[in-house]
Amino acid sequence: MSDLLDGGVHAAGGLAVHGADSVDGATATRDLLVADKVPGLLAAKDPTLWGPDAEDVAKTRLGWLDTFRRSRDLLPQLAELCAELGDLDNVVLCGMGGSSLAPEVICRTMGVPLAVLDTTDPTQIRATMFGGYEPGSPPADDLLRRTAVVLASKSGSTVETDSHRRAFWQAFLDAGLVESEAARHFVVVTDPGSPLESTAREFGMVVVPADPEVGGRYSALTAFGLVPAALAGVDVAELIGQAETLAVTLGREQGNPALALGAALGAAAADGRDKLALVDDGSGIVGLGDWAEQLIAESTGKSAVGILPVVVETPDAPGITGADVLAVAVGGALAAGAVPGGGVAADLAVNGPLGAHFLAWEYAIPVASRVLGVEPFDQPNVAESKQNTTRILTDGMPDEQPRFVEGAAQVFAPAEAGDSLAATLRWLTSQLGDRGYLAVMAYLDRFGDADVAGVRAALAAASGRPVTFGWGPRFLHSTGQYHKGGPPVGCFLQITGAVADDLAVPGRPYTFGRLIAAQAAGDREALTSRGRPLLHLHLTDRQAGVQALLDAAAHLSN
Ligand SMILES: O=P(O)(O)OC[C@H]1O[C@](O)(CO)[C@@H](O)[C@@H]1O
Repeated sequence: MSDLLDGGVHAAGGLAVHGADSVDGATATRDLLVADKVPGLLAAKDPTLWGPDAEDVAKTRLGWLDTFRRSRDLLPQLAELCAELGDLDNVVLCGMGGSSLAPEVICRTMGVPLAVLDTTDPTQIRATMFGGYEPGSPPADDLLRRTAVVLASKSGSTVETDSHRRAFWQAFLDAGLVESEAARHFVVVTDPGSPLESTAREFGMVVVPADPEVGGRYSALTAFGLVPAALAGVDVAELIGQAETLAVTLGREQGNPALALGAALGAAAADGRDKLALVDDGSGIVGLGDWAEQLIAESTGKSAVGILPVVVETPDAPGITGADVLAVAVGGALAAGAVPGGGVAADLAVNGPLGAHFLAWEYAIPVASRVLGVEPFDQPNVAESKQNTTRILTDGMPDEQPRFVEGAAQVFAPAEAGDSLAATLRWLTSQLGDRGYLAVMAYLDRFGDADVAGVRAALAAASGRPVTFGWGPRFLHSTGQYHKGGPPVGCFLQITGAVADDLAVPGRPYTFGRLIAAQAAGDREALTSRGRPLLHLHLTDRQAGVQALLDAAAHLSN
């Protein structure tokens, strides 16, 4: 790792990027970008920057450069909406990937409660709809009567969000609300003309139109980020102002920190440091890595190249170092005289208010994509797992038998993987090689089964390689693109769990339990068809299975 304080600081518009000049090749890359006039062209929304094949998509995907200005027009409508729905103090956001990750960071950072539903796990859905995480939580009907549901989907056709709409609608009716009363509990954010827009209008729900010129993962400062955050109680005008302050720097050749960030990320990845460890530095922004992860993975992970985002828990967590890893600390409020990165020996540190961070990363990633020669605005490999899921829901689950059962874990693995849980984990990590990564994909309840996330650090410590952790199906809309489209060096640990109390998807011939199982099976198929090593654990008792997995992973290093 380099010394951040020696690596120069690029600061302007409220944002500071430390360490960029110490990254090999970063300065030369920036000079080249400037020689090609990229900052000015990008600020002017030139769609030719990523080559002729990308031009058509880019033409309709550069609105994020100034969408926050148009977002100001939303503020009066948001104020009205907040007043009208003032009695609904439990805000639930249903949306996947770019339709929910930004508002989650905003609300976590501001310390404002927002329940995010981006899963098909029946246990988690029940708990979000009817309460149940907090001991002594109010009875279901009472909670529902205080609930505002934001349905957010750009395409308006995402199966998870459509299923949430169906389940909530039914729950409101079951709680005794008539249809017009139930409709009042929904606010829909979607592109004009989407199928969700027509359904919402038919049901009498409020619709806030999204900006059609902004893709999901670039939509933090559009209605997708702002509507749920405002309803939850955040002063969103402040975020817009922070982006606006940075925006004046984006066309500049000098004094442009977002350009320095993009050039450093692109140069590092082109030079083989293509795993990007992201860590909160503890200075005020909470969970930015979870949002940036989707932006980075879906934008760059295709055509067998890309940058793998590795979100790590703490600055000293395992997996933040390595010859192919670039570590970036992100924070919000660097005090005068404080060490950038919060005292972490990161390679880069990015510091500034949240609105500036959103815009800076949205700018830096297309810049890095140009350096890597990839198109930043599509996600060509996401559809494959979705198609597999649809087929499995119609044709039935694949016939797979566990190789063996150990306690609460059914183990599905190739014969050479061994015959104990510990042996199969050892086999999986032995497949990694010196450029590989391990992706843990847990199709479980991210609150109820939260402990399982601890396996990331344990496996990173044991393998000495980058290990990512994603909740299924949420990650399918994020790192899932990179897994299938990025460099084919991933090894995969898929974890599924028994469903104790399934939940119907109203109007569909399947339950949430079947849907999540089909999503996991569909992605398994997509990964194994590429010949990548995959270990599947099905936990017949979630708590016992998670504990056994954590124990086995912890002992791997011994
Ligand atoms: O907003 P939508 O259309 O529901 O899509 C949700 C997410 O799914 C993806 O389209 C693909 O997985 C993401 O890019 C997007 O953010």
